[in-house]
Amino acid sequence: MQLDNDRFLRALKRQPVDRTPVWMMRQAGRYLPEYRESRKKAKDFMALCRNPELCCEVTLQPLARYPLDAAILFSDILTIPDAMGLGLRFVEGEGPVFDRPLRDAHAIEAIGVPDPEGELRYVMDAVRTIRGALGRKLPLIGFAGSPWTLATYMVEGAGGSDYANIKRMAFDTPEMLDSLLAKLSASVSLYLEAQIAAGADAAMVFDTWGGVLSPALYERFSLQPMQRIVAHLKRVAPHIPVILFTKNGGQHLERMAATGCDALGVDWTTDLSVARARVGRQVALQGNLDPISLFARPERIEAEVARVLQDFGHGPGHVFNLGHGILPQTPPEHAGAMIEAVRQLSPAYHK
Ligand SMILES: Cc1c2[nH]c(c1CCC(=O)O)Cc1[nH]c(c(CCC(=O)O)c1C)Cc1[nH]c(c(CCC(=O)O)c1C)Cc1[nH]c(c(C)c1CCC(=O)O)C2
Repeated sequence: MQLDNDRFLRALKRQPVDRTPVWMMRQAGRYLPEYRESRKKAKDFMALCRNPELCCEVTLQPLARYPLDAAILFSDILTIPDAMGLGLRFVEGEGPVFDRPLRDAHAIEAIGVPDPEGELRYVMDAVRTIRGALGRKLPLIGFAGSPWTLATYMVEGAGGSDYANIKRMAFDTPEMLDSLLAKLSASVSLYLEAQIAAGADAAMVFDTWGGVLSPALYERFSLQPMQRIVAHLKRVAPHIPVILFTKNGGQHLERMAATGCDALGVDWTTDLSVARARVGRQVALQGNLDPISLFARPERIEAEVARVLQDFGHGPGHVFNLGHGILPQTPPEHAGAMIEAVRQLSPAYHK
């Protein structure tokens, strides 16, 4: 589909653009009062995710406020483990909790690959509803968690841990973890393929916890499963750009780029100039303002935007973003100041 604003898709393919495209991870969320209002209409967070009309309403909220260059599906990475029957709950102040975490071979064997148009149809219905509402205006990003990140939640059962259960599985019974990750790779591959069929224009894999692994364990348990997803998507939807984001994954950028993905998400602990020197001939880069910088006063935010743009430097292949999700305490006007600064300052880098 030809889009009115295709800056984001062009930048992901490292094609020339008039200015740097910008969107924010978690752009639809708790920092927006209108989100908090919509959230009250649903019983809880998962009920919101299961309601395609409310998902669409919430997806469009940041686009009504700011001149963003992409929409992202409103959903969560934990829809897949939920569909696998682990009993997901979001506990106030504690984050996600699973009633039935996976701790043994028996539990892992019992896990199936969910049908994206079956148990997860509500997500595809949300994509179709949002696509219909967006029309040809803007690209829509589909997403999933990386197999390693999903496995972390599924084995630990709750956040705030030191990953002792899943890391012990990696050391003690690595074949067991391989078999769980194989099921998750297959599930994520089919899930993203279905989001693309339903109308997503790009796919992003969130590997939030890959950065807690040693390089050898990262290779086997985080990167290889993501590699299988990229290979699947490149086979079934070769024109759809794929973004891989390992939080704290700066040291793995070369190996991530070698998966054949189109772009890498970079957090603020790696400079974009350094990342570009290492992988810039193969992939685009997305990032990398520290979300906490949005707590500073607008003049400081503008200076930080200028620094990030200058650090990436001239030429195509940059998608401006935060280095991680926007925080709930962020003043919405400060997010606006960041987006405006990208619009004002970036054309100088595309002459
Ligand atoms: C680790 C992770 C999760 N979910 C996600 C990740 C990976 C992202 C990353 O690395 O930043 C991904 C995610 N979660 C959400 C989106 C929506 C799309 C977007 O606007 O970017 C995306 C892309 C909505 C959400 N997902 C969640 C919210 C807040 C829920 C609410 O309204 O209470 C939103 C807007 C809930 C969620 N879901 C998850 C957590 C840890 C939480 C917070 C729990 C809490 O603080 O109580 C799991």
